[in-house]
Amino acid sequence: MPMLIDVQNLKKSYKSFQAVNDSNFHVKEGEIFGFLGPNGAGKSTTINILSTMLQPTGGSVTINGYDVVKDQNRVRESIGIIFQQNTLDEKLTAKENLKLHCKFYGVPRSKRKARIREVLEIVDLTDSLNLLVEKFSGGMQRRLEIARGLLHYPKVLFLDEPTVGLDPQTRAHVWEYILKLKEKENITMFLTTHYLDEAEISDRIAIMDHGDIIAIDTPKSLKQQLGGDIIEITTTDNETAMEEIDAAFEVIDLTLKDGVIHCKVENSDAFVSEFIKTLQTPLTGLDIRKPTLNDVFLSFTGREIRD
Ligand SMILES: Nc1ncnc2c1ncn2[C@@H]1O[C@H](COP(=O)(O)OP(=O)(O)OP(=O)(O)O)[C@@H](O)[C@H]1O
Repeated sequence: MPMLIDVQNLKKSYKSFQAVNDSNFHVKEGEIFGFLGPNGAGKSTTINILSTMLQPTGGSVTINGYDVVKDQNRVRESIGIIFQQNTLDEKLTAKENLKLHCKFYGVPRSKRKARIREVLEIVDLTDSLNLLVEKFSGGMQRRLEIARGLLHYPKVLFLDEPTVGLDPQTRAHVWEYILKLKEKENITMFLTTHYLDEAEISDRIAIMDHGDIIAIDTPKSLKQQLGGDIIEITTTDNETAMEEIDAAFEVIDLTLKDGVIHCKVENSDAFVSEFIKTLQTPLTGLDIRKPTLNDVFLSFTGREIRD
């Protein structure tokens, strides 16, 4: 499978501050690559370099085989970017917005009409061609942005928080279209999001912190690496219950958060049957779950993604 993004020993410093240390990763054709990290980790810096908006101070990056420093125009032709904030002109219709983008990207005049029809079909907005964007719902605007990002047939689509600010139903809808794109058009996607449930969609995830890539793998393997099961326990006296657990059981991790004891154990079946028999403090609730991406993120960075 060809490599669409190849990042080698990437470095970026702002004066004496090293924002990206020595990053290495690659993204294969057709992959959805999730790029996560706490605030200030160096994500925007990396994305800005990958999309030719910022010059690196060291290392090399190629997109679709083109160097982001030496071949900027070729790189720009190869990528589409869906920004967090709305960048559509609300006073124009969908068609006018798309036409403007065609001009901007040098889509030949003779091909514009067909391309516009094609991308609007992908995001189910064919009927809204002549509607003013200010009349669009939030979800429709996002979909139009995605359509616009596809007009010049990019090989890689950068999605920077594509569903931020949307209600859950609209978020789900936007994701349907993004997945459709992956299936039908085989577009490679580079995704940043603060919604870890959305990051699950990624084929692979990289976690960046303090300018370093600290983990990179499939969501499943990242969760498996954490190992164990998480038992969430509530009792009438959590402090005492924690002391009891600590004294009587081999646990991997034991924390109290928001009135719930989080107990990580190797094997929940063995633990729970023994735990229920042994605990003196009255139990009010017990829930067993597998590690989530939230747990992965917390374990690697020591922080919640929204801190
Ligand atoms: N132009 C700049 N000059 C100096 N420092 C900068 C500049 N841009 C970013 N930084 C610093 O580099 C580090 C990485 O910033 P960056 O914006 O890449 O992080 P991020 O992971 O995108 O964070 P967020 O999720 O908050 O957007 C931060 O400590 C930031 O303060």
